[in-house]
Amino acid sequence: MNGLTLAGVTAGYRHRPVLRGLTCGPIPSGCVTALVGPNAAGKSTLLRAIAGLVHAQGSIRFGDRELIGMPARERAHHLAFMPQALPQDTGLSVIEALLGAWRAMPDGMLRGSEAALLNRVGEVLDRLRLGHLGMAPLQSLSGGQRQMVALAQAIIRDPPLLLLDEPTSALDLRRQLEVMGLLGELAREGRTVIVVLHDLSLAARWADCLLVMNQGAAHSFGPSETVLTPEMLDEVYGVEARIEPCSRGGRTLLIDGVSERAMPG
Ligand SMILES: Nc1ncnc2c1ncn2[C@@H]1O[C@H](COP(=O)(O)OP(=O)(O)OP(=O)(O)O)[C@@H](O)[C@H]1O
Repeated sequence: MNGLTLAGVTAGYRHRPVLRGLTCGPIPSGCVTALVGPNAAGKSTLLRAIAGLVHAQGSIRFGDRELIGMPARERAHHLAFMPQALPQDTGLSVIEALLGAWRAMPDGMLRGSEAALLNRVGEVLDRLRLGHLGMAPLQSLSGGQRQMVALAQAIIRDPPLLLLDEPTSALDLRRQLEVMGLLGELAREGRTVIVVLHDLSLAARWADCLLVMNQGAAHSFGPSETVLTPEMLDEVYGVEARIEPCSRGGRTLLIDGVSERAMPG
């Protein structure tokens, strides 16, 4: 079982503890888990802690392996992390940026011929409907197109654990649906997919599980139907909302307004 289990995880930055003994899981493989919560709740910090980009204590187990203390080279076999920041303006083409993402990985992962590698790049570009942009310089792309390239960079190595920080924030409506559909497919193929989302309607419609974070801790975790409730939205976000069925199954969120609850600044 390739689920992810977090036990007593603390992490943060110099002089600023963010995660305070966070415990959650197992976050199952084969599912899309949306990581949600207010600004500064610690969502990105949690993904960075799992990815080994900030120092963490406690236990982060993926399957039967402990990730804390695992050398970066070995950890790269297990996971890929897509940060919020979009790929920098460089003269690289989209194809070169994808090859670069692959080549930045530890030597042991550079298996296969150049032709096989280019084949894999083509496969990922097609899966993301980016084939027509392969030769385009990154700097000529729109924000949404660049976000799609960042997603392609994350999935190209096909690791079993995908950590994606707001991968739909710059995308148009159709692209958002396509990306969430793709994440669902990647999960059904056996991967563990954890995706930070601010759009709770998208989370309600597409995520199998929700992990709600608040002030550096796990507020709630479980199937989206049980976790996404008007009570949680009031308590964590300070909004009054209703959750309604949507036309093709799943549920969507209707926000009525801010609630009377006083929220921390
Ligand atoms: N590099 C950093 N150095 C110092 N503090 C940081 C750094 N990155 C984030 N923080 C702080 O850590 C806390 C949690 O930030 P984080 O980015 O994890 O929250 P988040 O839930 O992802 O927020 P958002 O929804 O706004 O993206 C915030 O108080 C933030 O100011």
